Amino acid sequence: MYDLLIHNAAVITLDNEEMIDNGFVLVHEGRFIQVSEGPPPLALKEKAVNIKDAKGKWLLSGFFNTHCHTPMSILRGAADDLPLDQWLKEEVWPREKFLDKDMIHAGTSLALVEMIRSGTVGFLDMYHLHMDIVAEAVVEAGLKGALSRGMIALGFTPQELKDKLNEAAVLAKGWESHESKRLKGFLFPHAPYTCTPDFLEAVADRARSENLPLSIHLAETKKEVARHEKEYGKRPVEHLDDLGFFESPVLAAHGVHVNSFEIKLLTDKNVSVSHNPLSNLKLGSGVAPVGEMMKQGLHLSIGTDSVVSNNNLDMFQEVRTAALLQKGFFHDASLVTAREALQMGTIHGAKAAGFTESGLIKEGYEADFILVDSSKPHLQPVENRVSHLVYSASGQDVTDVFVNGRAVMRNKELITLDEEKIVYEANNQYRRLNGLYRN
Ligand SMILES: CSC[C@H]1O[C@@H](n2cnc3c(O)ncnc32)[C@H](O)[C@@H]1O
Ligand SMILES: [Zn+2]
Repeated sequence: MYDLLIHNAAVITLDNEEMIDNGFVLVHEGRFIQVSEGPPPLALKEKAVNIKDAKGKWLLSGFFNTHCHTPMSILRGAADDLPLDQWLKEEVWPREKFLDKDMIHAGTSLALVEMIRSGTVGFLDMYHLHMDIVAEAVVEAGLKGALSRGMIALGFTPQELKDKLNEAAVLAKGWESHESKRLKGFLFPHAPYTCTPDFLEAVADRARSENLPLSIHLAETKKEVARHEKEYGKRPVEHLDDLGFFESPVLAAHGVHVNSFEIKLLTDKNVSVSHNPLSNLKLGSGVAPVGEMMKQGLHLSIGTDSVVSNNNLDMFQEVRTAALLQKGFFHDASLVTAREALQMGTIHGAKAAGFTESGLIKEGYEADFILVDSSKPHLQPVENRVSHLVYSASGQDVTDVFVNGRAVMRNKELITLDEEKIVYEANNQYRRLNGLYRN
């Protein structure tokens, strides 16, 4: 017997030019075991425990969001129209001081509902508070999470920093071996401007000895790079390289202010970059040189950052912005094609977040995929599917989401989470937080 058969779907494979106009996928024990054209043979149908007719639907890989902070969804709309340093120091950090377990749970759950509804199957998440609660929520939601307890080093004693790093490493290793097999662990020092060189070196050493990947906010604003040059006499990329940071697999978030030399260095060191275009636009940080990164062969994926700088987690919008922004900013419409943008949001994202057996609709790969309703007027004429997915579709067009072959949303109905309760609780906890913050 087989777990699941989905037939009558237009399958968008993305790893090559192939497109299956009418095809089926057969899933067993969490993986695709067949991806084929045409109606499935009767013998196969008889052996499938669950059968879904996907007539009028597009089947493609779900999104992997490679940079976010899910608990911050509790703060949506709390800090708009400010540059990064003011945003952090005057609005975000003062509120984060009051976040407790219930608020973290409420914010994370809200984020997970939003992610599922808009077709995200996995993500890389970092926060400095209660990441154990985030992990539990991810497991309950049925999604995939590459998780990290974020670390800021300023204002802590050497012993406190040792303990922080130890805690972060123990958590990360625990997630790596979690029974769900849907969690990964990262070490994530917040940024070169909030972590001392000694601490960054200690984190890099620990990553190497524990075989853990790293992530970090890198070269997000011009001001940050200038301040770094003044303080250390070098730019942040070179600084991290000198500290041995790139000796482990690294996913750098943002990479807005990097020059050609730095792009080459990052490429040579196999660093991948999470491009977060909407957050960069909203905070006025700038536009990452994605066209040049692609030309040099740097591995790129796409992230939303938190909803406080976005203000949503819809990867359709993020992928579209990634494709449009380069064209407009660099006056070159050939930069970042629709296919390349969609690949960054799916296949490349899965790899960057460490889910190396996901991201493709292919036999042997983990069955992490979505169905999109292709009958909507804004998706007609129906033929140019990749173009429509990038330039016309939105998260609201997603009808079904599967992770390891298990439905987490079916015909727009959430299976794993209680949306009504989560929305109620998010508002409730936001009011509590506001009460504490204002007093
Ligand atoms: C110490 S982990 C979490 C820490 O990061 C802050 N944060 C969220 N988004 C960004 C960003 O784009 N750049 C820098 N820092 C960011 C978040 O508020 C937490 O304090
Ligand atoms: Zn961030």
